[in-house]
Amino acid sequence: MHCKDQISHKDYQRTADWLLSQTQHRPKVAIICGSGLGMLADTLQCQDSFKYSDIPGFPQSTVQGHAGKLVFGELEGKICVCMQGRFHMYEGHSLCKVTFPVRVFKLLGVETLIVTNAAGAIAESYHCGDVMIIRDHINFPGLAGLNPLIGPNDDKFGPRFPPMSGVYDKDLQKLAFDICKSMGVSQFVQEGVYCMVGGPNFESVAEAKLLYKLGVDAVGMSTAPEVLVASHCGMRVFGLSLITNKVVKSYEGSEPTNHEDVLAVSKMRSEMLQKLISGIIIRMDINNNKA
Ligand SMILES: O=P(O)(O)O[C@H]1O[C@H](CO)[C@@H](O)[C@H]1O
Ligand code: HPA
Repeated sequence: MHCKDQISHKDYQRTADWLLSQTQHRPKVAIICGSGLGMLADTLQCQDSFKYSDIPGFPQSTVQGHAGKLVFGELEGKICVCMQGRFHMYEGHSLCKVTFPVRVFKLLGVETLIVTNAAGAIAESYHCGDVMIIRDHINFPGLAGLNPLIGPNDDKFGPRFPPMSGVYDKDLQKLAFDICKSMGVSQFVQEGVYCMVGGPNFESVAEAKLLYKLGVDAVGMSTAPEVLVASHCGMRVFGLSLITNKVVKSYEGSEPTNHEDVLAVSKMRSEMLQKLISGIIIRMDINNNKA
């Protein structure tokens, strides 16, 4: 299926030019914050912040826990831009709208994308409050033909047939592990496969059992489209899932999942995630990375 919103290179450029005219910051790193994780932006110094509703061409956030602000700022000399709130397919946005900011970031000069999300645990060994470093993903909507790259390819961004093996940067994964170790939080850290489903409903028991059999470790309703588009245009990608709930895999006696619990766990772990992500951004140079 072709993306229902036609977005041209000029549209992305127009938004990028507007932002460049409104802030002196020239970010190399972009962070997309998951449900309840928007406080990551608070770490940035010398902030310039814009409501999505004031940015030409930007979609609007409608989900509780997604503030709808784009924050530019500095972290020990590293210039960043942070999305406090992302866009989801289940809100009714087309996938090119969901991923619109990523291409705008590319035109701003961003080289590294960090994505965070709230996700449900499929893996038996995961607990609420664990942090999963994303090693790979399964893009369920993509496998069924819902993909932001469908339609005429814009060669200025990337190739028609982009590879998706090795999309999550290994050096940044290792750096994240090292930082967790030095923070003394290794016991909460997992590494695994994130699966995107369409939402907005949480999984049925049979769906949860299916995901388990497929080797999924954590499930959510976001992230894969942004990662696809970032990788297509040559960005380095790092992703973290905060495990906010155990997905119900049994018909006997489990509490159903709800968004309020998701937000409560996000709040509980927000400080740790803030420290981890700022540590990654600050130490990128030490590891001879690009940003
Ligand atoms: O993926 P993020 O935006 O973190 O949010 C997750 O939390 C919401 C469900 O509680 C869904 O939007 C799901 O995708
Ligand atoms: O259990 C879940 N399923 C899908 N998306 C989610 N986002 C947070 N938790 C979940």
